[in-house]
Amino acid sequence: MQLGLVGLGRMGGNMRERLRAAGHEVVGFDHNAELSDVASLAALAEKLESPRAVWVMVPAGVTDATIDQLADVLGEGDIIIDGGNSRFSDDAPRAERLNDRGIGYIDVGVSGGVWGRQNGYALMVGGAQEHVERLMPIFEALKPAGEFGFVHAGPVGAGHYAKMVHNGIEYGLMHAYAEGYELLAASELVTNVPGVFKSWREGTVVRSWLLDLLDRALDEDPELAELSGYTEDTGEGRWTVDEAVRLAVPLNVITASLFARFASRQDDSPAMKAVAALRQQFGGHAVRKR
Ligand SMILES: O=C(O)[C@H](O)[C@@H](O)[C@H](O)[C@H](O)COP(=O)(O)O
Repeated sequence: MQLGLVGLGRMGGNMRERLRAAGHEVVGFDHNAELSDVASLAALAEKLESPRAVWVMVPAGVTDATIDQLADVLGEGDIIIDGGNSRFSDDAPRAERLNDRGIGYIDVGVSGGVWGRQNGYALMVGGAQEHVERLMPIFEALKPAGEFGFVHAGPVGAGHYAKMVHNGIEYGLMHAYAEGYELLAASELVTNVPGVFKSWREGTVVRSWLLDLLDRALDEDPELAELSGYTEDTGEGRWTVDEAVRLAVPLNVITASLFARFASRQDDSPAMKAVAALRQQFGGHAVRKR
């Protein structure tokens, strides 16, 4: 089928390739003219037959502006799909705005990163049944080949909600492997830390794709000597914790792994300075000066 695709960066560009390889006709637009198939959103809309479907794959900060511009060149019966990492709470207002113009809306949490082109993208979909059914050929082409990797999770917003929780879990899993790595590296007994991770890839209870990727990273740099521990986040973990607070759900591991990222950005910890100062105040304990 035909699909418009807006945003042809690392994710969108690879998705275009996977869809084309499956026989779909993709018209892509990107502000980078070298990547783009057409010169503007209006040209993209013109190239597609009605009813049109246009997938938006842009960074979270510019999604609303992109969708609003797109809505100006689309019409009654068309569908917009947001496959970016949007906050789930943005979805319902968007769907309402588009619904006023007769345009349908689907939110999709997409997982798989730069490996998705070859392995397929796991898709977590939110939206009305009739809209989701129309897009099924596209979802079929993007998803992994096996039995799993696709869910229609619920109404508008449910796809991004599922992806948010997925990413919260991702934070926690990564952090557990990371803490294990640090302890093994600190130990006086284990002399082959990368070898331990490699051995765990088969047969163990903790084997997983993230473990495979950590093994890959350790193959490249066994002591991670080239890296700083400074770790960014793009919002999903914070939204997961926000939801946990709203619903009073105890998210101990995920919250700790989010906070560990914040700590990774500090040269020194103001909180620990206060602890050291207090120990000195009440107990006369020694402090280290800078
Ligand atoms: O499932 C995935 O493919 C990843 O989760 C992907 O979506 C992205 O790499 C994260 O959004 C990074 O999230 P942070 O920047 O918050 O770590």
